[in-house]
Amino acid sequence: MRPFLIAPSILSADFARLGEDVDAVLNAGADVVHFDVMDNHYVPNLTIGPMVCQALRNYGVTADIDVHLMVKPVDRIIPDFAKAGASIITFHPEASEHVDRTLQLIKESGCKAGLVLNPATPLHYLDHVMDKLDVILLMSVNPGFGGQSFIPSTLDKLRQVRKLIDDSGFDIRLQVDGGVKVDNIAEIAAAGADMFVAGSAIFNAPDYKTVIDEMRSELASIEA
Ligand SMILES: O=C(CO)[C@@H](O)[C@H](O)COP(=O)(O)O
Ligand SMILES: [Fe+2]
Repeated sequence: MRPFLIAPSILSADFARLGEDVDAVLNAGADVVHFDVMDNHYVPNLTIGPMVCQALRNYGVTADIDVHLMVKPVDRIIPDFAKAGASIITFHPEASEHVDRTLQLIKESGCKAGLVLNPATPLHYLDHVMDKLDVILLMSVNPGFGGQSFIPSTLDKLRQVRKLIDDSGFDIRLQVDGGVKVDNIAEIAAAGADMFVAGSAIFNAPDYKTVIDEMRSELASIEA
C-alpha cells in the first residue's frame, strides 16, 4: 500500500485566519488540505467556494488541496475550482445527473477525480467507473458537519472497497472522512484506508503537531 496521507479538514479551522491556520497544520506535518464545500442544498450547511481556494493559493499554500464537493448540481462549479488551484475534486454520485461525465470533466480540468459514498450509499456506484477514479472517499459520518462520531459500519465497507481496489489493479486512494481520531485511526487503516481526513481531532487540539504525530505513530503499527 502507498504511504498514508493525513488530510486535515479546514471545516474546523479558524476561518477568520484561515491562511495562517492552514500553514500551521501543514508545518505540523499534514500532507493535504481537505476543503469541504457545502451548499445548503445537497447538505444542510454552507461553507466556502472557489474564491477561498484561490485565496489560499495566493497566500502561498502549495500543498495539494483536496476539494470535497457537497453541492448539487456539481458540474458547473468544477472548472472554477480547477482554475482556483484544486488538486483533487471529489463529489457525491447522487448529486450528479451523469457521473461518468462529471468524472471526465474533473480530469479534463486537470485535477484528480474521486467519488464520495455516504454511509448508506451502496458500492455499486463504483461498478463502471473504477478506471476513471483516483480517489474513493467513504464517508464515515453523514455529510454536512464536523465533529460527528465515526459510524462503525464504515469499517466493513472499507474492507470491501479495499478488496475492489486491489482486485481492479488501478491506482486509487481509499480515503475516509468523518470522526477520525487518534484512538480509531489504526483500526481504520487496518480496514484498508490510506488517506485520513480529520477536522475536529486536529483543529480542536491545542497543538496540531502532537495530534498528527500521534496519528502517525498509530499508523506506523499498521505500516510495519
Ligand atoms: O466532509 C465532512 C463533513 O461533511 C468532513 O470533512 C468533516 O469536516 C470532518 O470533520 P471531523 O468529523 O473530522 O470533525
Ligand atoms: Fe469532507
